[in-house]
Amino acid sequence: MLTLKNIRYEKDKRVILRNMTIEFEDGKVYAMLGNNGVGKSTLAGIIMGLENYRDHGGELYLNNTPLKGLGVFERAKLGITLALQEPVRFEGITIGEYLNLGGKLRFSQDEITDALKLVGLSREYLARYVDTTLSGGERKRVELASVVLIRPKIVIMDEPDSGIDIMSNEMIKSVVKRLRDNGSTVIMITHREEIAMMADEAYLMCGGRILASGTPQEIVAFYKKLCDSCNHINRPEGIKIQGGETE
Ligand SMILES: Nc1ncnc2c1ncn2[C@@H]1O[C@H](COP(=O)(O)OP(=O)(O)OP(=O)(O)O)[C@@H](O)[C@H]1O
Repeated sequence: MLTLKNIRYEKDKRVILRNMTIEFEDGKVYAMLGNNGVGKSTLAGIIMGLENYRDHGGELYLNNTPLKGLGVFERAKLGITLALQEPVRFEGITIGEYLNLGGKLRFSQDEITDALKLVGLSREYLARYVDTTLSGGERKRVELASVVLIRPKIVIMDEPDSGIDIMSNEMIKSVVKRLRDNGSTVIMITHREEIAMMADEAYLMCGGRILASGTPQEIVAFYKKLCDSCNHINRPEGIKIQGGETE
């Protein structure tokens, strides 16, 4: 279980996350919904322990292990992975090398080609370079293949569909299904209804808070009704806030 207790994050005296408390249970798929700028990627950065996000209030634990103070590599060793909205480019490294983490991991050819197939890439891609010659969508697919191979305990997917054509929702579904079957806890950050619907549970974020939680159906309906027309981004008005108004 990944537990977040009263997570608070400020940047330049601006409060970005306010006392967020969540328990992510093992093996479940979660969707985090919310408009631009409500703090979703910040939350991802805090869970992963990215350098700019280490100075925060509150505590987080993976089972009983406190994560506060641990860096990205230490958290990665504990099984936490972040699939970025914009995947990284590596000059001079092939997809085959990237997926084997430069030889540190030893997946079989079959495992690698199976992961590539799952994300819709043929084995010819193994020799391609992870650089600007790959399209944005291809890079994203490579990143998804890498997450599938790693079998993380916790994977945060920041906009898993970003840069990927909407015709490929089925591919993303297959990736999420594979992660779920392998026992990963999946936290998907998304604006897209079809993606949110793949989750077991959903949270709606607004103004650095959890506004509501429930089934994806409930939360998507709530989001469409209240957030589409909301002009109080980060300042929800007339809405009862989970945990109260106090900062
Ligand atoms: N380093 C920073 N310095 C100043 N402001 C920041 C910093 N990082 C994030 N913010 C602000 O914090 C707020 C939350 O940002 P965050 O990227 O977490 O939002 P988000 O919900 O992921 O948005 P989106 O859906 O647009 O990706 C935004 O208003 C952003 O401008």
